[in-house]
Amino acid sequence: KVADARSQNNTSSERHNTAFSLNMDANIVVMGMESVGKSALTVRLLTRRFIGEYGDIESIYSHSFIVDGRAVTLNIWDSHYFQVRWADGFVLVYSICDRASFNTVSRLIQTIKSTKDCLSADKVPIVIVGNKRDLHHRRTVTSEEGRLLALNTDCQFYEVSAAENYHSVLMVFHGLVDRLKDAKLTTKKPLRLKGIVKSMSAVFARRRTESF
Ligand SMILES: Nc1nc2c(ncn2[C@@H]2O[C@H](COP(=O)(O)OP(=O)(O)OP(=O)(O)O)[C@@H](O)[C@H]2O)c(=O)[nH]1
Repeated sequence: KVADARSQNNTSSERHNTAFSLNMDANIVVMGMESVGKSALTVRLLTRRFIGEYGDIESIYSHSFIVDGRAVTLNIWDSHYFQVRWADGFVLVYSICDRASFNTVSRLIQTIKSTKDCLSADKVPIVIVGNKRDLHHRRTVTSEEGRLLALNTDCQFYEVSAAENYHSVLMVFHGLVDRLKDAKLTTKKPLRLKGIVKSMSAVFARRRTESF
């Protein structure tokens, strides 16, 4: 899934990026098994909307906001693929209705920690997200299991519903920013991915076209 909120308003976004460059600029990867809601979470953060179906395009978004008075720019890659070296922080998503997706998150944590510099492995900013909380009647992974995994791996944990709630999704990314603060990310890294970046509006345009 490819999209980039920056290209919706390049001029203002570039101005923002420059203004924010002395604050925090971090690369974030949203990873997890198929259909757990990675795009739903990302689009919810960016647009406050849940659009239901998200297609199958690789996605990179750039999003700026203020956390505790600090300007933060997150380059967010919603990805099927393993983007460990590019990333400063990780949002690992599973569905509370899908145990295999929970096991995948557990394995991803081990792989990320072993791939990142071993000196800082314990401090890699990782947030675990149990999504689809609204489907609690179909739950197969308990909240306690999520919390325990986070405790054992020194990660943060949230249960959310991208379908129902913007605020809890916002908390996920704020939680990650808290973790990133320790990493002192003040230097802006170039994305070098312009070739695959498209406008966020393309996601909605495609949906409109499909509905005719
Ligand atoms: N009920 C419910 N459905 C959700 C939620 N989040 C996502 N979905 C649905 O789950 C399906 C998959 O969502 P996506 O956001 O495309 O999942 P993804 O992880 O990006 O999927 P891939 O791109 O295939 O890896 C869609 O039908 C969404 O509408 C949620 O919080 N609750």
